[in-house]
Amino acid sequence: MRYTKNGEAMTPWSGEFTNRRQEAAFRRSVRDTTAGLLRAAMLTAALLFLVLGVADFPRLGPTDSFFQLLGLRLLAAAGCLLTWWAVRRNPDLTFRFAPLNPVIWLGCTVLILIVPLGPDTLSTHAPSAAVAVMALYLFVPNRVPWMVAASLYLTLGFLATTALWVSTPPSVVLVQSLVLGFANVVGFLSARRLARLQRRQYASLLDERAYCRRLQGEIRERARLEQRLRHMAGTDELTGLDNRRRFFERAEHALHRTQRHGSPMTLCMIDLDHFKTINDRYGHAVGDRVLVQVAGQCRRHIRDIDIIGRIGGEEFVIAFPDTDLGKALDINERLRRCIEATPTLELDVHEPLSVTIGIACIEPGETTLTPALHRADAALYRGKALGRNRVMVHGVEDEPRLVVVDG
Ligand SMILES: Nc1nc2c(ncn2[C@@H]2O[C@H](COP(=O)(O)OP(=O)(O)OP(=O)(O)O)[C@@H](O)[C@H]2O)c(=O)[nH]1
Repeated sequence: MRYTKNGEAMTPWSGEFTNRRQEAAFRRSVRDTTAGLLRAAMLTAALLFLVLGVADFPRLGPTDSFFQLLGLRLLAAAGCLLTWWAVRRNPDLTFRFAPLNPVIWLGCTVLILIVPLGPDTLSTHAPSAAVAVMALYLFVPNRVPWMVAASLYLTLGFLATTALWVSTPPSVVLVQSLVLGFANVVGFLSARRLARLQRRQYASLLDERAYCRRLQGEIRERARLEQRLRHMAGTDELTGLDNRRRFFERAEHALHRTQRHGSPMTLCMIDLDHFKTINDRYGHAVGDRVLVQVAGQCRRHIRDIDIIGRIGGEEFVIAFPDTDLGKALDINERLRRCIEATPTLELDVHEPLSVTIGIACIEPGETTLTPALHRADAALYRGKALGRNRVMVHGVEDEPRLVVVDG
């Protein structure tokens, strides 16, 4: 048993795949090329039969033998043309038994019958038969087993009719047998080698395709991992919000965009009140869950274009593009009330959660977030100093419309 590089088994004598499905897949892949070669072979054979039919005339004249031979040759040529036409219409016939095999057997019969009809030309018929044998193997592609049968039929038929109808010396029969036998061996070995080579190439192609698919899968997987890593690198593990680095990246991008459009942008800092006490009294795990709850509440109060990040232990920051101080104050006040009003299951009912928020807008000409963040921070700490649980706007702390004290 022979094997291709990727382990497909091939029949030793014909070079075809032993696996029927594999062989069928191979044939499908070479169907059109093989059909093209077969059509060319059929057209050439038809032309040869016709030309040889005309060539008989100077030798035989208008005799019965000539017309019988001409009739046989026309029949064979018609068979070849019919096959050419059928394969052209339906390339799937390339690998079917009919019409090709019956036509080839008809052609072989015509070549055999030439012997009794024109015994005086035996010396030219023998080499012609040898050429026909080689042509069967070499010009009818991918049908090695059937071509072995057809070539043996032609060889044995030719030798048998020669022995029966023509008085040939044994030495000449021996030479003819050797020539025809040699043509069979050479033709068969060449056809088999070709068949094996094509299947090996096909198996390598499949192998490479599988390798490419694996490679593409790996590339996709790596891209997915890279994206996940990039996401993780910019995400706060506890709350799922942007971390400091990602927040600054996205917020500065938004700042440049709003400045290009001449729109206002506001920043706010949110800090949980007495969070240390919560941690100390209920434990760090409860503190973590409180942080997650507040992060969720913040997220629910902002728009898709707003950017929120956790930039310190219990400190969140939100950037509001296209938003002035008044609008930002409204949003943050709603958020503060919501946090205050939402009971936290794990905390004592007498211990409501609250936040203090500092707000500042980005002043014209500022190209980074840092000055506004400092201002928001200052407002926040002023809020802490004033008793916490309030929203403070930087620069207008004493303005009653904007300053919210104790809800
Ligand atoms: N559970 C938990 N606690 C954290 C985390 N990061 C920081 N902290 C805690 O947050 C607390 C912050 O305490 P402080 O800065 O004193 O602030 P505070 O107690 O909220 O007081 P005020 O801000 O003045 O109201 C500290 O106890 C930190 O250990 C965290 O990821 N999880």
